[in-house]
Amino acid sequence: EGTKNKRQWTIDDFEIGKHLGSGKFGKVYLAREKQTHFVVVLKFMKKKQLTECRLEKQLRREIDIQSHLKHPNILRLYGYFWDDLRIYLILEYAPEGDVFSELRRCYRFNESKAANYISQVIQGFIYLHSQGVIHRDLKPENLLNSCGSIKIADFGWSIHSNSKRKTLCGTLEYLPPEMVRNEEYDFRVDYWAIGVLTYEFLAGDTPFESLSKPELYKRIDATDFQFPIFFSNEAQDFIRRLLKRSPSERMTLEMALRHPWILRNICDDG
Ligand SMILES: O=C(O)Cn1ncc2ncnc(NCCc3cnc(NC(=O)Nc4cccc(Cl)c4)s3)c21
Repeated sequence: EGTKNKRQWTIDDFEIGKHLGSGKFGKVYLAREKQTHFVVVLKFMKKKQLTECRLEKQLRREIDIQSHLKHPNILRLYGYFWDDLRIYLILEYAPEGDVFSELRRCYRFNESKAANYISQVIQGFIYLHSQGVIHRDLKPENLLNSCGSIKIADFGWSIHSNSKRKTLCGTLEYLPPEMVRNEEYDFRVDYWAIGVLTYEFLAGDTPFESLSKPELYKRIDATDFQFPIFFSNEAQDFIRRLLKRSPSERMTLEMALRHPWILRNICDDG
């Protein structure tokens, strides 16, 4: 069908509300579109900074991919616009904010909350993979909570790039062995990342936490991790089947959705 006549938005179309977050690449504000009173999040990014760090390509890729994705567990990118100083992203608002802050506030999630969140993340990834999208840099900083619905957002290099996470290695903790070894990788890096995410939700720390990058890489490559004693056997089995060194041995997302740990914890009132 013909391209929809997407109108050119300008900053004057919006009333700017409270400041939600900020970091290296930009500031995030609550905003309301003046005509419809539709509430959105506007991310302001300085063009100069993006060009200096040669991020235009990555931002364009994100916009091209994200603006076509429509799924309850993927944060909507409604559009974007620019003026001579800045580029603006028009994003879906997730009132409960990012899951990283939520996890740090309550230190770790109980098994039913973790399974509920992981089941939603898996549904989002099944959709992403069906759209040919991989490697979304999954970590709690890139998950937002909207009234209990988990939204995967590809933050690119923005406000969450280890601006909150205290560990030395920041975002490297989610890398799978094939990426640590700089080998070819495919969508099954996301299976590994879901294993790491599940462990972090239940333990409060990542499974390969290390004091140095070389040690982290060694532990990842050797899949050297232990479970805290309070992990249920089902949770351990679920994580073990995802944290397999060889991508082809990792259980698929469809199998993960049917794993006893998920089924046992999903109360059927959704
Ligand atoms: O907790 C918070 O973050 C604040 N907060 N609270 C509620 C809430 N609801 C929605 N969104 C929020 N924040 C914006 C989330 C983003 C989504 N997508 C992005 N993409 C991006 O930044 N791309 C990008 C930037 C710079 C360079 C490059 Cl290459 C790519 S940022 C919200």
